[in-house]
Formats: sequence, structure tokens, C-alpha cells
Amino acid sequence: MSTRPLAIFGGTFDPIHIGHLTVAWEAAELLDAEVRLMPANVPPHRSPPLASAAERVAMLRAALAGQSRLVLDARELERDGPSYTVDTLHELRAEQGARPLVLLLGADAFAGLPTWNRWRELFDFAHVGVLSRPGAEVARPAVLAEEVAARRVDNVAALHAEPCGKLVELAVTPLEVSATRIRELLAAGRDPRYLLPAGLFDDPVLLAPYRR
Ligand SMILES: Nc1ncnc2c1ncn2[C@@H]1O[C@H](COP(=O)(O)OP(=O)(O)OP(=O)(O)O)[C@@H](O)[C@H]1O
Ligand SMILES: O=C(O)c1ccc[n+]([C@@H]2O[C@H](COP(=O)([O-])O)[C@@H](O)[C@H]2O)c1
Repeated sequence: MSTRPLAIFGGTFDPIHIGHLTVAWEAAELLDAEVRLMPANVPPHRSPPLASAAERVAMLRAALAGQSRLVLDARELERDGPSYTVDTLHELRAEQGARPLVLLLGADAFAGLPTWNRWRELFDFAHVGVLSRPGAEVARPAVLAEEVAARRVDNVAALHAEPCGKLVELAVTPLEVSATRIRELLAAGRDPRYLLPAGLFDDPVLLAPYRR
């Protein structure tokens, strides 16, 4: 079997920035996958976002306009309570049959995986693609290192051949950009225009959550 994978890139996207877009785009190329950006309604393990779900979706729509390789999947906004990834992948697996699913995670998010809800089950539903991120070259906890050793493949073809269970490290262009930094700049009255996607940086309504 070889089917074009479906890759999921979840995040708070408060706001979406050029780091997200660059790594998602490169993952789509490297994996030859459809990539869906999936905003979390209630992101587990962090304080609530400054922008509402509707505001974050409006920013995602503006950021994704004009191309078709990266698409929005807003399904988590329809669920109340913490947006646990295992629940989302369970739902996607039921929809997608045996199609390969790939959960994309920045290296910082991946390092925290053992704290996630039912984290080992994630591999029963999807492969994991770890996206390099500058500043996230931290030691991985031992349980995670064991999981990596058992599941790691170097060739993305292995991800096309099976529906789930493998792990691949994707060397994407390192961009030291974070939503935290962008929020800080906007709150200070600065203009981080080139850290933001076109379609966002000149829109006072979309950026209002960070200036109020
Ligand atoms: N510059 C980047 N390079 C690689 N991965 C990134 C980058 N920015 C974000 N990610 C990844 O995108 C996903 C969603 O991240 P998130 O929306 O929390 O953005 P963030 O910039 O990390 O935000 P914050 O600063 O608010 O924590 C996570 O898997 C994260 O690791
Ligand atoms: O399922 C979990 O327990 C879990 C814990 C922390 C984060 N996540 C997901 O990881 C993605 C990135 O989270 P964040 O906080 O870095 O934006 C987002 O889709 C979250 O819903 C999921």
C-alpha cells in the first residue's frame, strides 16, 4: 500500500506566524502529504490564548489564503473541554480508514509528549513527524528516547507504507520565531510585520487581540 498521507499540525496559533507556515509547508513537501492546520479550542498544558477561537480561525484563514497545500481543519473547536490530540486522532482514523496519518510536532512540543493524555496511544493512530526548531535542542526524557529508538525511520517512504506507528525527524529550515515573541512585540506597540504572514500584518482587526 502507498497512499498520500494526511498530516495534522495542531497548535494554539495565538497568532499563526511565519515559523508555523514554513515548517508546515516544508513538511508537506518532504512527506508528500496533505497538511491540515488544526487550532486547539482549549489547548491543554498552557494558559488560555489571548485571542478567541473565532479570532484565531480568522487569522488562520487570512494566512492560508492564496494557496491550497495547507488547509484549515477546525474540528477541535466543536469539542468542549481540553483539546486532547488522542481524541482527534481517534476521530480522524475512523474517517480516513487505513490512510497514513502523521502528527506533526515541533521539537519543543515533542519533548513534552510524555505529559500528554494517553500519549503512547498516539502511535496507534498516527505516525509522528518531529520538526526541528531552534532553541528546542533539549534532552528528551528517557521514556521518549526509548519510544524514538523503537519507532524511528529515516526514509519517509516507510510512512507511506503503513497507517501509523513510525517516527521521522524532519530537518526543516530553522526559524527562531515564536508566538510569544510576537505577542510581546505587539503589546509593546511594535510592528513585527515580517514575522507575520501576509494578510495579517496590515489588518488592525485581526491583530486587535494583542493590542488591547
Ligand atoms: N518556529 C518554529 N519552528 C518549528 N516548529 C514550530 C515553530 N513555531 C511553532 N512550532 C510548532 O508549532 C506547533 C504549534 O505551536 P504554537 O501554536 O504553540 O506556537 P508557538 O510559537 O510555540 O507559541 P507560543 O510562543 O505561544 O508557545 C507546535 O508543535 C510547535 O512546536
Ligand atoms: O493531548 C494532549 O494531552 C496535549 C497536550 C499538549 C498539547 N497538545 C496539542 O499539541 C499541539 C501544540 O500545542 P501548543 O500548546 O504548543 O500550541 C496542539 O494541537 C495541542 O492541542 C495536546
